[in-house]
Amino acid sequence: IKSCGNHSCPHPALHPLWQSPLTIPGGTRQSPINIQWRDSVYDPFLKPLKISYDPTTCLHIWNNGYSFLVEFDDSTDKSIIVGGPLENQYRLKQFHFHWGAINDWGSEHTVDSKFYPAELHLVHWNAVDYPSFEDAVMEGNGLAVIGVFLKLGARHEGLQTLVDALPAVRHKDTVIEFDEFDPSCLIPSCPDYWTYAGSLTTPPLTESVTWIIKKKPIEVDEDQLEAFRTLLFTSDGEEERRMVDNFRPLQPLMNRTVRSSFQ
Ligand SMILES: N/C(=N\S(N)(=O)=O)N1CCCC1
Ligand SMILES: [Zn+2]
Repeated sequence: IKSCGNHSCPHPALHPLWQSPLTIPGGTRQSPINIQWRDSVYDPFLKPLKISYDPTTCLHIWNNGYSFLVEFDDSTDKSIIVGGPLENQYRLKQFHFHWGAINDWGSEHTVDSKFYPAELHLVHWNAVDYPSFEDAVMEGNGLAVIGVFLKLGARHEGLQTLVDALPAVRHKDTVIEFDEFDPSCLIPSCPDYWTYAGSLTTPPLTESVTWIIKKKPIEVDEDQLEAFRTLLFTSDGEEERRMVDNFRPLQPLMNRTVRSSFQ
């Protein structure tokens, strides 16, 4: 963790703005966590993750006051993931990001205590066992979230489509139609991932998530990260607060093992 070396600039983990409680009483599988590479255990029985998204299920992009998210029509099994650590298939519901005010931090998970400047979450739910997303959110095997780290590098053409739409959702509770987007363009082709049992990182913080964290980051450029930072936590007409550092502090690993799909 990089200290800013300047006490008047507290580390975002101490940032008063982060509304959700720092810890959940009685929580034993909270997220995010630090992934200590050498403590992760290779599991040869883990399958490759199969991702099949239908771009026509893409509905809209909106600013919910925590992040910006792209939501999908999850009334059919058109956009699903299967395999990996999962017992059955899970339907894509939405994806969103977490990022920092500066490139030194921003991701929710860390790898060997290293922060990335941002992290993508693709949220899926178990429509085989549960009738709705809201029900699945309350169940131990209800959700599966793919985490992808973003690192500073080359411009990402697929992400640019999203970035171009951000000015239209600058304020909280603004939404625009967004269609024909296939989010698999945001997922690295390298099949390697870590997986562990965790939780949502924003309210309701329920312990319902099978996390699948891709080992390889995607590259985005400075302008694209800066575009994220032009968004606002606040609604139109309110005093502007820039949407940055929207990540939850690291949570204790407790009695959990992180498995890897690779040696
Ligand atoms: N916290 C969440 N996702 S995350 N950050 O844990 O992936 N969500 C809250 C409700 C829907 C998804
Ligand atoms: Zn998230």
